[in-house]
Amino acid sequence: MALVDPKTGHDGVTLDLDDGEILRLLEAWLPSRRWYPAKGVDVVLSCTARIPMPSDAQGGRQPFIAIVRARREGAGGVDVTLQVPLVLEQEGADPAARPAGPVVDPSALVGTTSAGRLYDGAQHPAFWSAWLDAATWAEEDRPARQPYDFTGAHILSVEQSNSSVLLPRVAGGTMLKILRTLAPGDNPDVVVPLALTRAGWHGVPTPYAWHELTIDDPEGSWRAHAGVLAELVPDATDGFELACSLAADGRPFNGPARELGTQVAQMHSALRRAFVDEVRDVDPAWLLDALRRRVRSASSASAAVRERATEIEAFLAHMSSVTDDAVRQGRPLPPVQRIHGDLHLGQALYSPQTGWRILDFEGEPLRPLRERTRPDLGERDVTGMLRSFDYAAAVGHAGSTEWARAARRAFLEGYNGYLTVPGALGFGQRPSLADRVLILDSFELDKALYEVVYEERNRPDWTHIPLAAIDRILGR
Ligand SMILES: Nc1ncnc2c1ncn2[C@@H]1O[C@H](COP(=O)(O)OP(=O)(O)O)[C@@H](O)[C@H]1O
Ligand SMILES: O=P(O)(O)O[C@H]1O[C@H](CO)[C@@H](O[C@H]2O[C@H](CO)[C@@H](O)[C@H](O)[C@H]2O)[C@H](O)[C@H]1O
Repeated sequence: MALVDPKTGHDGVTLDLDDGEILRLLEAWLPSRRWYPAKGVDVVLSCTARIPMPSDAQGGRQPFIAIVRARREGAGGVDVTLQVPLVLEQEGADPAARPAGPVVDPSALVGTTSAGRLYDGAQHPAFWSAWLDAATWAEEDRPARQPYDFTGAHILSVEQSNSSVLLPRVAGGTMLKILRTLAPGDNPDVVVPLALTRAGWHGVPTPYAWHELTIDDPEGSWRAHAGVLAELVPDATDGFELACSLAADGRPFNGPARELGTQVAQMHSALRRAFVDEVRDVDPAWLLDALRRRVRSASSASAAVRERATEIEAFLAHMSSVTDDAVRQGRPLPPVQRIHGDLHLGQALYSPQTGWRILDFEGEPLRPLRERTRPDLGERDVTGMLRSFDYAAAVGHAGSTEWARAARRAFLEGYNGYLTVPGALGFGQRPSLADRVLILDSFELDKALYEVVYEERNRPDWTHIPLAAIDRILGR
């Protein structure tokens, strides 16, 4: 396969490597990646497309993207399309012709092929450099062309569903996020922060550039956002780390939780302005349908959820009768709107200079992309954050249930306090207190069901954390 540089149109390096050889290496390598979404599932992998990246001045290093489909049919089936950036270093690659920055870490080696060594592109300067060349830039932020300065650059080793690369010397300090699961169309992680900053809300890191792919595979030709480069939040601490360390020291998280509550309310207000066409009234029965769908998918994936089927059914029946009452008595739900969709403490960064910044608008990575951007109640995000206080108390060994309860109260005070600022939000009518408690409970159950499946696949030792919440909500 001869690769053609998409930017310059001239012939690139010939990649004398067939898909079978790449796949054999990926089959062994992918399941050990933190971001691989089909861990523990016996899937069939296929390489559906290969996309060349600009390869000027890489001295025998050819960056490209393998599009890999992971499929398994039937109950608990999986069908995901993954972005796997790779770099093929041919024998005799010129050591001098590489961007300034780190030497490629040996852990980045995916394997050795007949055409040379194959590296994880997310950990390779030749891919970073190609990405920056291929990206679309928002304004005139584009840094000088190659060679880029990759001093201090490295991939983050945090628990995450995508891959993030810290580039301290690119465009004044940036974070490159390589999206791992691709779906046709716009990705909310690109378009939402762009819309928010354009609407004048700066509670997100400013996006500078993004990368879009056109994929020609057996399904046809489709386009997808594949990555985004954003401003680096200075001296940032992840909200989850901060909360866990305070819990471990027996110190409260109430002050930061209150400020975070206010920031989340402001985010909802800005999302409403930025996506005003999505604000609409919904039938309250929709709430129940959404929870039933979650119960079905979590039950099919998890035996622990199936064990609690009787109590879950009783909760659904109770919810159904309260919803009927609300409808009969004319107590409507507030309108739905664009929300974050997977808000938790790990999506909030605290910086002494800038306060809280909110990240990662991709929604829940285990759901199909088209479902993740569905308008919803702001309470969905509120509950996501409440779940996180539970996690932080468990992981930080807070020692008492009061730590999480106090953090929850403070967060809600911050959130609700902002809702009362006259005219600040245009949030319209909020649910009555009793309805709100029910909404929060049912959303918390919904989220904890999601978490059980997520933990069983990714961190089985932590499954007890959401299970305890489910049991609390069900009164088990
Ligand atoms: N702009 C940024 N500035 C500083 N750190 C960031 C930035 N963006 C992401 N991070 C760090 O990277 C982590 C993962 O980013 P995130 O967007 O949540 O990825 P994922 O979707 O894979 O979870 C965050 O928890 C944070 O620690
Ligand atoms: O950040 P991601 O989009 O990758 O979100 C996924 O991974 C999260 C874990 O990093 C997971 O969050 C769960 O664990 C957190 C602690 O690590 C906790 O604070 C959250 O409350 C809990 O939901 C998230 O659910 C998943 O979608």
